Amino acid sequence: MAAFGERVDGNLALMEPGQTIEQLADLIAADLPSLAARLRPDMLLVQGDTTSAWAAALSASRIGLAVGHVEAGLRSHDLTRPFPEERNRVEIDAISALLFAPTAESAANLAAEPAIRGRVVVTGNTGIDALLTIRRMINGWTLHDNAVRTILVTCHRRENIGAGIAAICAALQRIARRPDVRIILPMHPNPAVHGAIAQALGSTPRIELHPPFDYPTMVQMMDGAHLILSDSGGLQEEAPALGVPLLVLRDNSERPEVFASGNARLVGTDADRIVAATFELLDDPAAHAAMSQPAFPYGRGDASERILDAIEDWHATQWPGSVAERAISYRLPPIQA
Ligand SMILES: CC(=O)N[C@H]1[C@@H](OP(=O)(O)OP(=O)(O)OC[C@H]2O[C@@H](n3ccc(=O)[nH]c3=O)[C@H](O)[C@@H]2O)O[C@H](CO)[C@@H](O)[C@@H]1O
Repeated sequence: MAAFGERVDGNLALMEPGQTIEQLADLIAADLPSLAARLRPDMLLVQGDTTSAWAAALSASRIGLAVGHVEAGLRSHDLTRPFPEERNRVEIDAISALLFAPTAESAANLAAEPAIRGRVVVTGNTGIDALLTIRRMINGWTLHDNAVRTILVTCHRRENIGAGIAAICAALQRIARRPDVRIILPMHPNPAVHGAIAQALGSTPRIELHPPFDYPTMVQMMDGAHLILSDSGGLQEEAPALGVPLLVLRDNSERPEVFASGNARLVGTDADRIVAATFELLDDPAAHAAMSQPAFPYGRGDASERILDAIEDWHATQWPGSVAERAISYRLPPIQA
């Protein structure tokens, strides 16, 4: 938020150490109706596939508040992977009045689901707006070095906790034996993730473990990397836009566009497969070049404008009147946390 010059009007401060997703969902369900009664918004906007987005959307729909979903229609078509994200996406979309699909493919997923009742608009994704904005701000900084190639790694999917993370760490240890690589790994705050990674890789030469990077630093790290290994959602959109090859440490993906554009390959969590794919991209310049053409399946940075236009259109159909009259409802008082 700080990088964009934004401030939070109110932080509900619902996250607690050791909390289960059910406990978080209960807290949101308890707080949202009174917040909505105080602010009287016309719509609740939720982004992505988190449990907080799901619980807030469900709670809003129970009290008759319209829901708009940014990043609608992403589907891995497997409710168990990623979990609980895929289930959250399906359920948020089913109760949304406005669905902002990043791509034509995500809109097609929604068209195939009988439960979808809202209006679907293809907008691109706001993550790319953020990425390109920050990259413009930080231009000039680079990690590129011909002798030592930087590999950026992120890894935190719930279904990879345990055997998956252990295999990924084993692969990273083998990759780090090469003197021509430097591995940078910002660790997710989930203790089950950073505990396992720190224990496996804590004192490995050429592997640098970090606390999470702030977003501008993360953009610099992605932009300067020779290669990215990741099981993340957002990085699957960001790496192609930056033209950095991505090996996806998962068995499936809700973002097929990045494989069609040739920017990413699905390698799963098998250590041999991860090492082989990484070595190929380190040793074969043609293979690396083939995955390095920037691609923009999630838009070129104007998703937020398209979303705003769609909300204005939707609002006009709900409450006909002049733009000035309608604008009044957008000027909400700050949240008293
Ligand atoms: C379960 C969950 O949370 N899912 C959301 C999460 O995906 P996911 O959990 O996969 O999160 P990512 O790993 O993609 O990270 C989210 C964002 O944080 C940035 N980053 C990551 C590591 C770091 O140290 N510093 C940093 O700034 C990434 O570049 C990205 O922009 O974010 C995606 C991008 O908004 C959303 O589509 C998903 O709804």
